[in-house]
Amino acid sequence: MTMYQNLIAGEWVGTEVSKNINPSDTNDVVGIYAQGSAEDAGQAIAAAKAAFPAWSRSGILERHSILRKTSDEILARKDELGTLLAREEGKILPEAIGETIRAAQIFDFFAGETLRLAGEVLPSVRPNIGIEITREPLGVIGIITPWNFPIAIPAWKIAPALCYGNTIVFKPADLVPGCAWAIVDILHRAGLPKGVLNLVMGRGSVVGQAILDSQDLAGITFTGSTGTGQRVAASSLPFNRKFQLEMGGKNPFVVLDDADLGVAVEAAVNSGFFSTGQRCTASSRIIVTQGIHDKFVAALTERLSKVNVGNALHKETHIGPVVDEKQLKQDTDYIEIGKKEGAKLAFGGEVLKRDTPGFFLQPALFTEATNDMRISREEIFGPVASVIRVKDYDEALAVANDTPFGLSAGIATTSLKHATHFKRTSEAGMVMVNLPTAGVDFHVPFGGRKASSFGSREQGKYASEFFTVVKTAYTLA
Ligand SMILES: NC(=O)C1=CN([C@@H]2O[C@H](COP(=O)(O)OP(=O)(O)OC[C@H]3O[C@@H](n4cnc5c(N)ncnc54)[C@H](OP(=O)(O)O)[C@@H]3O)[C@@H](O)[C@H]2O)C=CC1
Ligand SMILES: O=C(O)CCC(=O)C(=O)O
Repeated sequence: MTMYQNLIAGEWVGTEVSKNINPSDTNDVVGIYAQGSAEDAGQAIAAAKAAFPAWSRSGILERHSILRKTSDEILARKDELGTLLAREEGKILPEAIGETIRAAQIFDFFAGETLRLAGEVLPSVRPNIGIEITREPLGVIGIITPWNFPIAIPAWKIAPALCYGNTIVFKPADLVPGCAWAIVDILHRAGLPKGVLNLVMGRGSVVGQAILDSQDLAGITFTGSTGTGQRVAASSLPFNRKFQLEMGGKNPFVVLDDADLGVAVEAAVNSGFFSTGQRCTASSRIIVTQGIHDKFVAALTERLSKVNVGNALHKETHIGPVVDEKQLKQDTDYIEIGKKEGAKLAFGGEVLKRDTPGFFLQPALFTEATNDMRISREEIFGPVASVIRVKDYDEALAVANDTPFGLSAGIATTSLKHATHFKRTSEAGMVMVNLPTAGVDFHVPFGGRKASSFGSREQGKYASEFFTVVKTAYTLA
């Protein structure tokens, strides 16, 4: 079997390896990937530092061409890369191909942004002085990504970092090195100079920690758990290092009495259970007003009974496996916690057997949940959601906002008044009306409030906030 190595200073290196296992079929080895060490991370950082002066001054056409070529190749290989993604992460094939297309679109967007770099020229308040405001690249960026979006999240961090002239040390999640390796290989062949993008696959406690401990990074952009995010923050402060964190969610989806039932049920199923609930934008708190509550629960349960859980590559599958055994245990532990807390398990929650050995879990729906239960306050990150019954819109809004997190929030309603009020008063970074809480566009800002996010927004032109630093220059005429 081919061994996929790390890319350090333009060379493929590495001898320590680990197996990438398919969660739909644990007999299927997706590939053999290098396991980097702390020394590898150090060499990668040194290579990125050495490459920074030239890359930060590189021409915008060179950057544009590399990002465009990368987008074109990802798009041309969308079925192959989507299949790799589905095999290593367990997302069903249409979702995996969709995520691959999204990665291509992100590279295309930032290829365009290279040609739109601009500054400002302002008069001074003093006579005969001109002022120029420009954005400069930050330096070496550490990119640490999670397993749940193995191609889109690396794309939305790598593409802007390169677009704005930074160099990179990239550590993908250990569970999903395949897509990470593939996009680094594409970028390398597209013509990136040596050392501009370095890939160090390996464990978070080893490679990730070495990145956190380095004084040579100008910034770290991270997506993953709250605990690791806090380590990124704590490690950055002593070095005065910029950091950007995208962490958990406990996103509310409100269903009002006047909602279109079909729209509400489809959005709730998508938000709570598609992608196996493994999205930080997933909704695991479905807050339903009393007039529609029973009808909604009956329709949602009926809809869930038609959902097929199985191998991510099979055509008839709607929901693939949980990513690994550890995450499956976390999900089933929370199902037990929910039962003990007094919520009613209205549907599912069984670990399922399929014709291949994998981590299959039937979607679990709790009813009679309250917002103070642990299943309503802590991120589960699996196909587990709870219905919380409320009196009216005002109570729904209060419950929706009563959470330590603030990533996304949704509402199903036909009332313009309530939709408008919810958009204005929701304490979330992204608000959806009659749409699932998950599934976002690639060209607009992504991020949340409270414990969900820290720092400036990712994606779209807002990404320049993190990946650049502003300079104000005064010239005597
Ligand atoms: N908001 C989101 O998008 C995500 C949230 N989560 C939440 O986090 C929980 C745990 O998932 P998990 O994958 O373990 O999340 P982590 O936060 O542990 O992993 C995210 C990334 O950080 C790396 N990492 C881990 N430890 C360190 C460290 N000490 N220093 C630097 N980097 C480190 C990981 O490496 P490695 O993979 O090698 O451990 C991975 O690349 C999930 O159950 C879910 O609740 C998880 C993924 C995404
Ligand atoms: O909802 C989406 O499409 C993006 C979700 C995401 O980025 C995440 O779960 O990390």
